Amino acid sequence: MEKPVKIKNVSKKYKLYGRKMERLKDLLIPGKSYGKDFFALKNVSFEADKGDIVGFVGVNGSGKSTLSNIIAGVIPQTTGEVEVKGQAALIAVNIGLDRKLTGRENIELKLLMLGFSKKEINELEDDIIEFSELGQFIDQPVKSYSSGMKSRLGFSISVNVDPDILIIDEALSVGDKAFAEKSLAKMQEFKEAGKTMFFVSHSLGQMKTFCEKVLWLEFGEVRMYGETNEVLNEYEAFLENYKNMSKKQRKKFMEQSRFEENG
Ligand SMILES: Nc1ncnc2c1ncn2[C@@H]1O[C@H](COP(=O)(O)OP(=O)(O)OP(=O)(O)O)[C@@H](O)[C@H]1O
Repeated sequence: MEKPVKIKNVSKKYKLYGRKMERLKDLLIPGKSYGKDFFALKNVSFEADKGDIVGFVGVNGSGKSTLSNIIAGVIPQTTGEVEVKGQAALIAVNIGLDRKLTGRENIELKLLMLGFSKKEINELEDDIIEFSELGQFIDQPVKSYSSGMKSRLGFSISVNVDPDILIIDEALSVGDKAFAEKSLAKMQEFKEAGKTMFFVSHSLGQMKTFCEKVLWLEFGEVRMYGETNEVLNEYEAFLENYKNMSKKQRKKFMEQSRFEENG
């Protein structure tokens, strides 16, 4: 069977400059490169089957959001191949919402961008608003929303457009318990419908109940990919060690093999 998501040797590099002059020199002096390359992701490869629910784990800064954004097509990879079959929707706090527009306007804008007709938008809008439970706040600008409310709006839009691939980046952790449960039920529905999902969360409990597979990222590289319990057992043992590291040791740990000098 065709795999809906194939990620092959994907790296994402960011240029980091120590001083202002370095950035300027890099811009102005041809043929020479200044600053350091930092690998947010390095040679990441994995595949997901139709109906897989894959959890992404890793300590802060290990590359989970970068990978989610690349799968969703929000940012491009620097090198490597990304194959995503079907429409992917990313749910992340603060992503894709225009703060100046109201909740309703955001819904309309997002649906227009996805190519829905005016008639389809009218039909979907009511379902989205009802699912979001935002009530009268739907006509207030998003900048007046709490992070939980923004997350509800983002989640409601994304699940109601019925995507083939759903990527949920920490979005459930800011909502309240009742909404999180409702969202998990919706995700269960998607799971039964055979959709592929990616789930970023620091809650290993949620991951255990929901994901069959887990991808563990460490300093931007794949440390382990496999069956949930197998990976989480190892990851939890690692976390015990990590917790006992000093700040300096953690920084050193996160930065190892991620920099490339230029110039
Ligand atoms: N635009 C950017 N410019 C420079 N570095 C970046 C940029 N975006 C991300 N990074 C770096 O890439 C690394 C991976 O970041 P990412 O947000 O993917 O990690 P994460 O695993 O999602 O972390 P968290 O658990 O804290 O959300 C981090 O070191 C981060 O500082």
